[in-house]
Parts: sequence; C-alpha cells; structure tokens
Amino acid sequence: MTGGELRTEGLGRRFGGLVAVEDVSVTFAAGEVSCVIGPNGAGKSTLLNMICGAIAPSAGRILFDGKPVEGLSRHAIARAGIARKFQVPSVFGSLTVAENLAVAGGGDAEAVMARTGLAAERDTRADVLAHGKKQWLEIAMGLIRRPRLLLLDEPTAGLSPEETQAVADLLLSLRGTCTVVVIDHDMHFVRALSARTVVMHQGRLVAEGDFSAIERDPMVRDIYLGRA
Ligand SMILES: Nc1ncnc2c1ncn2[C@@H]1O[C@H](COP(=O)(O)OP(=O)(O)OP(=O)(O)O)[C@@H](O)[C@H]1O
Repeated sequence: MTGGELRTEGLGRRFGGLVAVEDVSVTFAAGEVSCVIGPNGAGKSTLLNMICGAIAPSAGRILFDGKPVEGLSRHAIARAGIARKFQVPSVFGSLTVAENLAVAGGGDAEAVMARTGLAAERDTRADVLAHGKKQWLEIAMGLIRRPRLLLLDEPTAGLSPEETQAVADLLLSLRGTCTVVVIDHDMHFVRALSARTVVMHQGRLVAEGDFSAIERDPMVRDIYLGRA
C-alpha cells in the first residue's frame, strides 16, 4: 500500500444561496474503510462530488497524500488515483463482464474478477446480470485501475441482505490495499462494515468515530429522528 490518505480542510460548497457543505475538515486514513452517513440533503454526495472533481469547492482544500487536488479536472483526479462509483450502475449493457472491464481499462481483469467473484460471469452480458452483480461489476470497474482511493455512493441500493453482506465483505477485503469511503443509508450495511463513521447534517460534519459509538450517540439518534 502506497498512500491513499484523503484530507479536507474547511471544505465548503454553495449552490446559489444554499449551503450544501460547510467547513468540513475530515481525514480518511490510508488503507481504511470509512462510512459517511446522514439524513437526506446532509451534503454527503456533494462532499464526494468535490473529492472526485465532479464539482468544484466554493471554499477549502482537498489534499490527497498531502497534495492539493481541489479544482483539478475529473480526469486529473482519476489519474491521481481516485475512483468513484455512482449510485446508479452505469455499466455497458451490451458488453460482457470481461468487455466492460476491458473498457474500464488499464489493469489485471482476471485478478479483479477473481477478487470480486465475477469470474463465472466473465462472458455474461451486463444487461442480464442480477442487479447485485451489476453493482459488483461497477465496483470491479472502479478497482481495475488500482485506485488508491475508492469513493462509493450507496453501493447497496436495491440489494438483498445477502448481497449487501457480500458487498461489505468485499470492501473489508480491500483494507490495506485501497482507501474506501462509502456513503450509505442502510444501517445493516454500515453495521456490517463496522468502520469509522462520519456523520453529516445540514452540510456540516457533526460526529465521527467507530460505528458502535456513533450508533449509541443521542445526538445522532435525534438527527435521524428529525429532532435535531
Ligand atoms: N447541483 C445542485 N444544485 C443545487 N442544489 C444542489 C445541487 N446538488 C445538491 N444540492 C443541494 O445540496 C444539499 C445537499 O445535497 P446532497 O445531495 O449532497 O445531500 P446527500 O446527503 O447526499 O443527500 P441524499 O442522501 O438524499 O443523497 C441539498 O439541499 C441539495 O438539494
């Protein structure tokens, strides 16, 4: 493992008069899995969008292994080793699993298929894969370029409990090889990861710690119950 630490300092983003993310300073340690949780509209996706260069910050800094990456293009950020998987699977339906990985390019497709349990489906067209396997394929497409940081937005949306557990196991198996930051609403999944968890609310970082402590935090409970 060579690096992969992502740090933000005073990061903010406004959309007109709306403050989507405000003054977020957070460190995602190299080689660890971290979760970002929070109610709808908390600013989680905007945070990941800024880190991967999809949108520019209005304020603050983003440091990847100590080097500033805020304001760089998405391609430059991808080249620096940051990969992003979006909420909706965006694989090429008419291509097979192996062909999708070839299009994503640049790495050892066999090793990635073995690691993600897709080897048996290598010649299956992506549009006939089960929804869970499509999500896996997209994670595999993110991994093939051997990123040092993988950003995932709700990788378990629409998955069965067994598939959700399998995604948690896959992400945990990446520990030490790749930094993983995952947004999710599914508390079973976040509990299964049992990782360091960052809580956002109304654009701000309001709590961080082990999920077991976060889960017991009365303020976090109030946020989820709409009382804060
Ligand atoms: N491109 C945009 N233009 C205007 N407002 C936006 C834009 N993107 C996000 N917002 C607003 O910024 C706030 C934060 O949104 P964001 O999608 O980051 O939250 P989230 O925590 O990811 O929510 P969810 O869990 O529902 O995906 C919301 O009020 C949202 O409406």
